[in-house]
Amino acid sequence: MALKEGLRTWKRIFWQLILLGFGLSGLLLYGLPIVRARPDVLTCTSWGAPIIWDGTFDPAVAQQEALQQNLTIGLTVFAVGRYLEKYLARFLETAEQHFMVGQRVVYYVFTELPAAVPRVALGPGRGLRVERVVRERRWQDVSMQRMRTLHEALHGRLGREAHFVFCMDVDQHFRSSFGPEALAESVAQLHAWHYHRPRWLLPYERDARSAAAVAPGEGDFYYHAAVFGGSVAALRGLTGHCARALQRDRERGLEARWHDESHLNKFFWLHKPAKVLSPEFCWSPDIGWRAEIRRPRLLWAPKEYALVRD
Ligand SMILES: CC(=O)N[C@H]1[C@@H](OP(=O)(O)OP(=O)(O)OC[C@H]2O[C@@H](n3ccc(=O)[nH]c3=O)[C@H](O)[C@@H]2O)O[C@H](CO)[C@H](O)[C@@H]1O
Ligand SMILES: [Mn+2]
Repeated sequence: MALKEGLRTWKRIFWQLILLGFGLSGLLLYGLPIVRARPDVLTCTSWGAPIIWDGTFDPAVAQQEALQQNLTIGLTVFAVGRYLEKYLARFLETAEQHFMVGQRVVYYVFTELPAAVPRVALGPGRGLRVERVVRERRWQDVSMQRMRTLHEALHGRLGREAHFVFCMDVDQHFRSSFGPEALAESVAQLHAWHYHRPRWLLPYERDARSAAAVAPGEGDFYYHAAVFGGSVAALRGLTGHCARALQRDRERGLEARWHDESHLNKFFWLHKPAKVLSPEFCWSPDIGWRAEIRRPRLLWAPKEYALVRD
């Protein structure tokens, strides 16, 4: 009899513990603010800027926050020469699916052939403007000239109609959501091939004569010029700095190792970005699988230089 009684008590305690376990985990999941963290990666720079990884933000909160500010977000892209037919349609089509969905967006396409810009069906609140540029002879000059052209555009219509702007390469496409979590006063993109390398191995311009020179022991990260962004005011500063530095080098017969990207890296060393995007935001599939890359947002196109570069 006593044995039966004891067994029943134990059974009751057992079920109470199970219920308590469920209750506590329910409370943790729903009752308390969800703590999202990525203990596997660096999520903050030494100057206190967030490094945005999947799982460190709530997309719905970022979306709400941006909607309240009634923003217009610019996205600039250059498609000069064969880069237009090869990449532009996919870049724009996938941007329609993934870039700042739900926000007001204005694309700025810079090309020497406005008539060849593909007609992409745009969602509500999204517009596209085409700006004519002259075609530079060398691909390096096309790439570098972007800084001067962007600087002028930011002092023109683009600067008047947008609050924040992202400037991107065209040889990539969106794979998943690239939303307002990426917005900040100035935004830099960690380079997918270099984010885990020690500082002395980063491919900064080392020639001290160049305006892009980064001395040994200097530099925070190596940033990718395929994605950068920020407020109109901050980007006026960035593009103006880089355009002047590129001009200074040209006058001295110098060309930095990675062209405009070298100057961008020098700029971000001198003026720290307010937000840094993890390599998930602009990933190269050639690198292969990495545990910390959960959800790539932009994917590099395979490099087909022989096809697109003269
Ligand atoms: C891994 C790698 O190699 N990275 C470098 C390489 O990037 P990329 O190989 O990604 O450069 P890229 O060929 O994509 O050129 C940059 C961008 O300029 C535009 N564009 C360029 C040339 C052209 O004829 N037409 C045109 O529209 C286009 O938007 C393109 O995406 O070169 C860049 C420009 O120097 C940077 O230095 C990068 O660090
Ligand atoms: Mn590129």
